[in-house]
Amino acid sequence: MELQGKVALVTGAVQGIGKAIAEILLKNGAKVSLLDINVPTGEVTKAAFEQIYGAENILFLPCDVTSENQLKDCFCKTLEKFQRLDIVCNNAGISDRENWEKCLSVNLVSVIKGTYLGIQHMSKETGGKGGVIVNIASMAGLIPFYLDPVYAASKYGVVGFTTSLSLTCLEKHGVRLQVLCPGFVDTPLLRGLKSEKASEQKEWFKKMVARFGLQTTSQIAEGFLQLVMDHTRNGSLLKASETGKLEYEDLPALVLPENPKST
Ligand SMILES: NC(=O)C1=CN([C@@H]2O[C@H](COP(=O)(O)OP(=O)(O)OC[C@H]3O[C@@H](n4cnc5c(N)ncnc54)[C@H](O)[C@@H]3O)[C@@H](O)[C@H]2O)C=CC1
Ligand SMILES: CCCCC/C=C\C=C\C(=O)C/C=C\C/C=C\CCCC(=O)O
Repeated sequence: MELQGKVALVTGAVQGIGKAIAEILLKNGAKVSLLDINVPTGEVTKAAFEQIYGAENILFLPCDVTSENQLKDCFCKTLEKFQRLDIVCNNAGISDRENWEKCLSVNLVSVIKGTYLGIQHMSKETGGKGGVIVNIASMAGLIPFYLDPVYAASKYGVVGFTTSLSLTCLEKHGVRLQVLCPGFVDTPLLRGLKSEKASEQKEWFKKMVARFGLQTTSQIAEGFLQLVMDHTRNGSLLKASETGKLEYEDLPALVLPENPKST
């Protein structure tokens, strides 16, 4: 997929992994809608991006992805400003062990809603041009994660939802669905955890980081770009490997009914 002139919507886009993804899209000539609940940081990121990539290519939309109305409204505003939509990245995510339902709501329910909205607006069945959706999961969606079982459940959910829907979505809507599973990435999310935790957990983190490596946001953004650009791939899962690089996980080939009816 050539990115020049394409339009992308990224959630959780004003810091960390989402910001790096937004930036790699802008660098490659796309226009980007940045959705985020954090308005002060959003204003700073927006201003910085505008200086480099031009205000006409950027839209910052304050948005709590757990509000279906706000999320819907952001898709509409993106289409109003840029007149098209080609790429969606459902990236916003949190860890919140005190409020596990919020964790599921942000990390899984909103990703599902963002995926359906992306399909709705890009579907060839309803006059769209097709496109690609990349959902951000985690290695904690592939390997049991004792520190936060609900976080892991949300990420296993993102992997299961995205790969399952990808089996029918491309043929029906012309929309590819991909999933990216980073390991440990140096972002405010991880830095907060490392600084707060008791020494036993710090030790565990150290061991796990030694095993999975500490990735940079730019490495994750490169992986994201690969998933977007390679139009031969659909339903791919790109994950952190023990070499520190990203690698594709081959999922078992599944047999589909002849005329799959699900969306
Ligand atoms: N940092 C890491 O080690 C890893 C992170 N991930 C995943 O990558 C994604 C991004 O994480 P990071 O960049 O590390 O986190 P981060 O905390 O640095 O950035 C997350 C962004 O999402 C936004 N956000 C949070 N709740 C939101 C809501 N309700 N509505 C809209 N925006 C909201 C935040 O304001 C923030 O800008 C998450 O889904 C996370 O689970 C996956 C694997 C590893
Ligand atoms: C042994 C398996 C490790 C697999 C997971 C590898 C990396 C995953 C990183 C993330 O997704 C983000 C990192 C941490 C945030 C999630 C939860 C930690 C909660 C810790 C706590 O509150 O005590």
